[in-house]
Amino acid sequence: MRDGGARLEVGEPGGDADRYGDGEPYGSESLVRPAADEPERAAEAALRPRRLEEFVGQRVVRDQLSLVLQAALGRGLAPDHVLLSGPPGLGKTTLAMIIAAELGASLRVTSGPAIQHAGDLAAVLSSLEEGEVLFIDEIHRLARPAEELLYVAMEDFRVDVIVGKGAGASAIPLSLPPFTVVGATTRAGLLPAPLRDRFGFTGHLDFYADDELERVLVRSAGLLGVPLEGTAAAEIASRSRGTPRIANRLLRRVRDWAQVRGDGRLSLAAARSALQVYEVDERGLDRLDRSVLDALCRRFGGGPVGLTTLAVAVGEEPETVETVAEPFLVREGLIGRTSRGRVALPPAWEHLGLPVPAPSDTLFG
Ligand SMILES: Nc1ncnc2c1ncn2[C@@H]1O[C@H](COP(=O)(O)OP(=O)(O)OP(=O)(O)O)[C@@H](O)[C@H]1O
Repeated sequence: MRDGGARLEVGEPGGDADRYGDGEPYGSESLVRPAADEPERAAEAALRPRRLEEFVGQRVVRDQLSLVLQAALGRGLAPDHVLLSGPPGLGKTTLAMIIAAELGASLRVTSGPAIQHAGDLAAVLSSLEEGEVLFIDEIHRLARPAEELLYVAMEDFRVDVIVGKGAGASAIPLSLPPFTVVGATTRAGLLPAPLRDRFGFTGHLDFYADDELERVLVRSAGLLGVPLEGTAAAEIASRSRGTPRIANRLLRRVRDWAQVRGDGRLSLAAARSALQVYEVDERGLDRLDRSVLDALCRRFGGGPVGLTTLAVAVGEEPETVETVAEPFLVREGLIGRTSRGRVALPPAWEHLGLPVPAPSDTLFG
């Protein structure tokens, strides 16, 4: 097999500033969103674990994946297709790169929004070499015709190339060498069953515990060559919303603060001062989270309110509110999702320093 280096084909995941094709680039002011610009992506890439043994946490998925990969290597065949699901920043892209590295295969990278037409995907598939890993980020955003082409390619290692137009068009089957698709999605529920069923292994990544994030931070501080004190690592971890991407990002901001306003040491005091500057509170909520809570409580009396209305109220895309802010707010017990919309739960009012309304005034009672 080849060198294991990543080869980029149809754009890096996150390579387009407008990641979701909705005309709304992720704001660079937020510390919790996917990397929006080149320096940020480069900073992230520098901290990525390269091998499974360096990948912190997610013990169950790591063990299962390790079996899948070892078995495939033992048989000398490409492993089953792998689907990785979970909120942003938990390591799906990192795992895709690790899968290729562990297999000694090269990696092709694309994403659902980057594939506008089935023909785009056919071109990528027909250029795959034996054993390559094709990473499709945001696979739930593939257009329907591309999805259908992908089922067949994944199952039968074949693409049908359409020649001609209209009544005279004919499909010429083109067989493909064995390869492995690694799909990543923040919304596994949106994947149509036929596509989901083509994946032989599905790993769901969960939020990380604070002690796991501390390990991520210690590793990253080592790579960055900065002196991170244990108490500061614990403080940053506790504000990182269970997400390594956020932990690494906060670490870099604390490093900036320590360099410019401190004595270079990443102490507890430096961590607290830096995170105050960046408006990340003790619970790890940032400005977007607090706007969502604020809108829910102050403007909509605690809800229920629909996602779209809530998103308009905070000046964001519904998808951003749903995938970036909500999973954490729900997990923290600050908001709830009901069939009639989002509701603020008592801790949300408390967090904003507002009196908790009597149960009869809201729907959460
Ligand atoms: N288990 C882990 N151990 C150490 N670092 C990690 C781990 N998981 C993620 N990271 C770090 O977090 C950052 C974000 O990870 P990654 O890009 O893989 O997330 P993702 O789930 O693909 O996010 P998205 O869905 O937004 O693409 C990377 O820089 C990586 O270094």
